[in-house]
Amino acid sequence: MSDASLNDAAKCPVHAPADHPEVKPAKVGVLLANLGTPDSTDYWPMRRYLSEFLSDKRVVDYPSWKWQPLLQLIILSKRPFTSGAAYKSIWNEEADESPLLTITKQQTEAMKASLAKVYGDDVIVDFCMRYGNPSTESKVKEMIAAGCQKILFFPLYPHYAGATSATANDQFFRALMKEKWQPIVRTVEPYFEDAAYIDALAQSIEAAYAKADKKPEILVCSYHGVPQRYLTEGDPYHCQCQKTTRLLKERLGWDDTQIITTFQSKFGPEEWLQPYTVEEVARLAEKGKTNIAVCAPAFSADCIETLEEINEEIKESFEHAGGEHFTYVPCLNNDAAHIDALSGIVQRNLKGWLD
Ligand SMILES: C=CC1=C(C)c2cc3[nH]c(cc4nc(cc5[nH]c(cc1n2)c(C)c5CCC(=O)O)C(CCC(=O)O)=C4C)c(C)c3C=C
Ligand SMILES: [Fe+2]
Ligand SMILES: [Fe+2]
Repeated sequence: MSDASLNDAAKCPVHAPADHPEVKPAKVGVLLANLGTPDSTDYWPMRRYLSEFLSDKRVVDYPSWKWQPLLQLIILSKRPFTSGAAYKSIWNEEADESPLLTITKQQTEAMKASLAKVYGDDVIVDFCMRYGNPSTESKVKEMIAAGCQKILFFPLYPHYAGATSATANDQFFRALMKEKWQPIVRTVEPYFEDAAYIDALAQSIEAAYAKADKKPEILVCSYHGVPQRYLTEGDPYHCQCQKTTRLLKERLGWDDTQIITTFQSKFGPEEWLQPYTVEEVARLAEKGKTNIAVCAPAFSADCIETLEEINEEIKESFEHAGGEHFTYVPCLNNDAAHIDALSGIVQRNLKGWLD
């Protein structure tokens, strides 16, 4: 590690008092971040998680005096039950945790192995969540205690959205506000057009098509939605999603009849980005496209929104409208090509810190 001077400073025999806190050998931290997930499917853990999530002004931007009574008194009296039942249908019973947590742990282990090959033990890799556990603050504290004088913070969202990347970064900076010795930090840019990410997506689609009994007629790229208003107020999420679909189409050598962009998970009465996946798959079936595939490029890991919403609710909407074959293309999760892409992005962002 090139930062020997930082280690030496703490050992200075002239200035260091006898009770000087121990300073560990300097390391670089790579902190992966995802959204977060409930600790269990019961009412109170579900309510705690949803309350933290839906009270975040980056997610729902209504004034608190208007939103909090509606959220606390109406929405959170019912939604923990309905969402809890949805989580139950996909829960990882063996580990007693949600799939998002299981997959994030697997990705972290794979990233540790990949980065250790390049940097040895100069780098510490871990993950945190924006909402719930393990919290961003606890992981920042752990990294600092382990000697990380520099931290690269990586929100695992390919596309920037205020509701995801920005709020993850906000929480990271909030955690840093509490530190006496604040580490040097960098945040990773969105990677919606990264060639290795696009290639990993394309490979996963080719593999799903090769496995399907009958080749799907069209691929629906279903992205998590946000209110339409966020786009007109300056959030680039919509444009980044459109670009991922275009790059994917070009990489696959397809035309516009073979791939489309839709948005899912609408919440509340406002208009969200359109077309809505749940309606579009029904329209496709009604127009005679009875064999379709759906992928979810905005999610780095399978979760409630893919395993339950796409592969149960959206599939049902398609079949109800006359659809026959529905292929869900899983998220990239801990596919080797995905880990290589993420590792490449980290290595680019560590330049100048570790070479
Ligand atoms: C209410 C507004 C919401 C906005 C805006 C929103 C944006 C957004 N979310 C993701 C990724 C994920 N969302 C997940 C769950 C989830 N999302 C919302 C609401 C909004 N999301 C809710 C209420 C929930 C909880 C589940 C439910 O009750 O429906 C998840 C999955 C978490 C898990 O544990 O599996 C992810 C991931 C993105 C990418 C995004 C905007 C770009
Ligand atoms: Fe969401
Ligand atoms: Fe756009």
